[in-house]
Amino acid sequence: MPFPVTSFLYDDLRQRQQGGRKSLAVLLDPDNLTESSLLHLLRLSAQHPVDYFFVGGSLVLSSHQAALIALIKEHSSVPVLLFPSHSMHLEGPADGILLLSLISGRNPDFLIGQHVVAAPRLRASGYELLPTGYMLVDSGRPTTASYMSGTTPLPHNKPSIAAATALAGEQLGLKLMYLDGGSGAQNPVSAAMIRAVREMVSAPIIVGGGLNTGEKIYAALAAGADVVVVGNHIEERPEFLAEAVNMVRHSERQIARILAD
Ligand SMILES: CC(C)=CCC/C(C)=C/CC/C(C)=C/CC/C(C)=C/COP(=O)(O)OP(=O)(O)O
Ligand SMILES: O=P(O)(O)OC[C@@H](O)CO
Ligand SMILES: [Mg+2]
Repeated sequence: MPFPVTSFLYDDLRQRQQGGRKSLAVLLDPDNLTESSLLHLLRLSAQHPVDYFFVGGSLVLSSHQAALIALIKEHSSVPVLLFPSHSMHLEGPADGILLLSLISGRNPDFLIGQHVVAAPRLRASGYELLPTGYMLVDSGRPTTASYMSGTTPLPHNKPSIAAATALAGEQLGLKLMYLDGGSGAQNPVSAAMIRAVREMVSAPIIVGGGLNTGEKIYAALAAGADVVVVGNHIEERPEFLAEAVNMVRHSERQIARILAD
């Protein structure tokens, strides 16, 4: 028997979006974390509450993903979403999974192939499934995600192509859109592209890749992102977590003020 299907995480995201709330997701890569670095981040996030933990990486060679998620669950009530790059990475007591379909690419394995392999295990997992249109955007240099998926990212300066891609994804039933410059992106996704996607679809928009300053986080949120994702920069400088949380809360207030004027 499959577990009952719930939509708690998705409904909450929608409510946050409708209420003008913005969210910060911290991306945790199991290959770059130890138990003690994770505990340090969890202590920081108890002082500066983040909204989501995403867990994923391009290889996940280490075998402790499940143990790390269990550790998060022991110390925090922040929802944990798997952000898998492969159907082999479905491990641990997460709350949900970004079920990515790589709609910026034309590689059938990442559009539907991995999903076929994963489907029976996903049904038995109890994870809330969040079907997500995943769009890789050119960020100035090759990224792990475009290389590993064997796909060409969307051109950085073509917002209309990104918007049409997102619209097609929404028409196919995808519930979230994720614009990703890729891990450690040189240039984050442009405000113009985020705006174009925002105008085209009603789905919550996640933006990540190269968000390594408060200004870049603000720009993404002001352009229409609902969730910003920070990975590398918090891995390198865990204290950036506090600045990122403060910036998300500040942006939320600023954007609400601008919209009210
Ligand atoms: C259906 C299932 C369960 C899996 C398929 C998932 C799909 C379609 C993934 C899309 C393509 C892809 C390779 C996405 C990468 C997502 C990810 C975990 C990125 C984070 O890794 P990075 O941080 O970019 O790379 P490094 O770990 O090398 O830094
Ligand atoms: O590691 P960074 O550059 O913050 O990117 C996060 C995420 O969007 C990558 O898939
Ligand atoms: Mg990584």
